[in-house]
Amino acid sequence: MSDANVRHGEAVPALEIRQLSFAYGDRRVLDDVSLSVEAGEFVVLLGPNGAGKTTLFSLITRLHDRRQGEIRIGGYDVRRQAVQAHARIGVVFQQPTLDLDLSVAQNLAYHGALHGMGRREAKARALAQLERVGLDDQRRTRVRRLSGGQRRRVEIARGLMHGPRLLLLDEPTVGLDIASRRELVEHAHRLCAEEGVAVLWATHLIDEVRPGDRVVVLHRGKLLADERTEALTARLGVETLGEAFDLLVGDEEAACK
Ligand SMILES: Nc1ncnc2c1ncn2[C@@H]1O[C@H](COP(=O)(O)OP(=O)(O)OP(=O)(O)O)[C@@H](O)[C@H]1O
Repeated sequence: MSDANVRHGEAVPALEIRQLSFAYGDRRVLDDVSLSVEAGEFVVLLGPNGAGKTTLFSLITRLHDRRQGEIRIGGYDVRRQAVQAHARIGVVFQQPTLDLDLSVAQNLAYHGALHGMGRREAKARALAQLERVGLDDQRRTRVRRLSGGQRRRVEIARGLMHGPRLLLLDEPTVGLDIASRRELVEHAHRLCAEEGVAVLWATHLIDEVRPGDRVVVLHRGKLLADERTEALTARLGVETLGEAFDLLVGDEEAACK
């Protein structure tokens, strides 16, 4: 299969967004957003509620269209080369999307079928991914019987079954306890380091950002920062990421005082 991962001898970013703007009706919610995620890179998309994170993901996955700008996945344009682009994306949505009454294996088999895999191939790929998240012994368990953290891990396994190079996670830790949240963050970092999967992790929770992470701050549809945590705090002259975040997104509130 020809692949766009290498372009003119150079590695192509897993995700490239250029000058993306979008409005619901006349309400603009993304304003000239440009962002690139390299292969195997972990990037936190940090923004308060309503910043535009879910909308950005909806445009990458083409749940929404009608926008200005360009989006490429592994070099493929999501509009003009939609099939190639979408074969390279895995998504874990904010709202869980597993069928609770089916077993783990059945949920994954369904995903395999949607991606055109034969039963045997789907089974092998599902098993490999379930082993990766430590849930291969639960494959016959009904999803309803799993904990919230286990369900999220099943969704990650499902999202990776078709071998995407970019995994989008939209506030994946909602409703999880602290230990499960930490475990999920660790798991996502391992995916990048060990499998070369690029991860874009959307959250409004500062404690999900680890030292050294690249943080992209989105607020009211605009990118306000895109740098490593240490560079961001140094640039703003503050000690912690929390203070940096308050400075960046709390400006209107501060101005109101
Ligand atoms: N279908 C829609 N129609 C109109 N406005 C919408 C629609 N979906 C979202 N919005 C608005 O667009 C803005 C961005 O919402 P979005 O859900 O993308 O933000 P978010 O950063 O994902 O927030 P959250 O963390 O709460 O999920 C918000 O002001 C929201 O009210």
